Amino acid sequence: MWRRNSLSLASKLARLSSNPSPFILLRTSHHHAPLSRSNSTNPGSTSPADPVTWSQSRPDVRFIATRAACDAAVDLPPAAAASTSVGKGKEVAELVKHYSRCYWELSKARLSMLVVATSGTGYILGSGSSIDYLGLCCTCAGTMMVAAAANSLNQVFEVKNDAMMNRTRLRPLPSGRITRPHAVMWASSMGLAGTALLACETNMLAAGLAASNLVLYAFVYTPLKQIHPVNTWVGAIVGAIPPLLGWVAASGQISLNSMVLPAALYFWQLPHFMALAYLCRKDYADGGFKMFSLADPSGYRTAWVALRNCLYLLPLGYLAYDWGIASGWFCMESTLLALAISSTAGLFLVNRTTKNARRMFHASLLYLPVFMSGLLVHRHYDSELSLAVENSNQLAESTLSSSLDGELTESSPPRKNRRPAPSRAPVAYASVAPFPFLPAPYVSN
Ligand SMILES: CC(C)=CCC/C(C)=C/CC/C(C)=C/COP(=O)(O)OP(=O)(O)O
Repeated sequence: MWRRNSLSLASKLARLSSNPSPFILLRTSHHHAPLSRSNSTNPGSTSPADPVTWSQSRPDVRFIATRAACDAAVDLPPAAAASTSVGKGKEVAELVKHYSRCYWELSKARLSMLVVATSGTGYILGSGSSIDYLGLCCTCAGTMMVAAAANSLNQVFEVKNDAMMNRTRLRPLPSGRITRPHAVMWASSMGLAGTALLACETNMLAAGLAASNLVLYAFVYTPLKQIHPVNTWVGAIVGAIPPLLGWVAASGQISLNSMVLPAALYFWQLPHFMALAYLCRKDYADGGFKMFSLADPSGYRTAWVALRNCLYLLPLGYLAYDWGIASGWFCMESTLLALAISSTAGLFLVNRTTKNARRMFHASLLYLPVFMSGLLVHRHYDSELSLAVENSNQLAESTLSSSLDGELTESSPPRKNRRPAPSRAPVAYASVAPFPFLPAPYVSN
């Protein structure tokens, strides 16, 4: 289908350049006869209503296609102009459709949207009592752009490998629908714009995390796929960073409780990718990738890695509860969820069939959205604690500004640095209380 579309598009483009219509042509000849309807009345010239013949009958004139120049250069009969502009409009629409589709696929848009969902969830969890919705939108948009850039670069580096795999051979680069320089331009502009958006609208730490993650994915993980099976563990770090990025964008800091969602993402990816690499063994071998499952013909070690990492998911619900992120309900739900995915991994370990690998893969697909929704629904916010933190922040700020000279008091800190601190375990507050230079639960005046 895409082949037919791209062929028809290619032939249209070829027609445009080899038989340029004078209605969109700019004259570049050294014979500077004015290009207007009066030319068509010259002997030997046909009417501009038959533009191709007309242009071919003028060997002294050379044209290049320039849409903007045509309207100024040629004064058309209204009917011909209308039908031509409809045709050109269709061509432009087709071009836009073609490249939008290429960008969508280069960006692995569905995967990028999942990445955005994890980053958005991280942002909400790191926001404390009040969510800054503009900040949330900027974080999601910035993450989407940087993830799109990372995914595009990944494809730029894997054109040959992707061409050899069934799953990926129809991607825009191996199928020739877009050129490598074009894809690099798309990736660079998305990467720069996304990082700049995060830097301007959230904070430098979040922007730095996004940029480093792009580098880790495109320049470390991607080549590693062809070198060593450890790539899956490096890829798991890449997947774990976006929720941390979201948390940092909201709170400006990395704390212990910011690690719960990234840890879930990290451990979750191992059963997910082990199942995928087991099910697509032949494809990965054809593509020249060194996946863990390829060096494990029995599948025993692959299944064991998957099970081990499912079991690591078990304590996360309790940690989320204990560290003040979510309620006891979430602790229970998360534990049940981890038990469910562990049971599919256990089944695969005992009986290593394609059916059981697929079951584990489907369970992994369910796990993440349910875990994240549970975290959001049972998000725990201790309002008394938050009030204490906000009050102490304000008091600390006013004490600081009254004791320092005008320079500090005049310049108010940027919006992004004034968000309330996220909920933290009470012990964290107790430990900072004796130090007057840190926000404390109480300040004596
Ligand atoms: C903010 C930011 C930069 C986020 C990036 C997040 C991101 C791209 C996560 C993907 C993680 C991952 C290991 C995907 C598999 O890639 P693969 O190369 O194995 O997939 P493929 O075989 O389909 O190409």
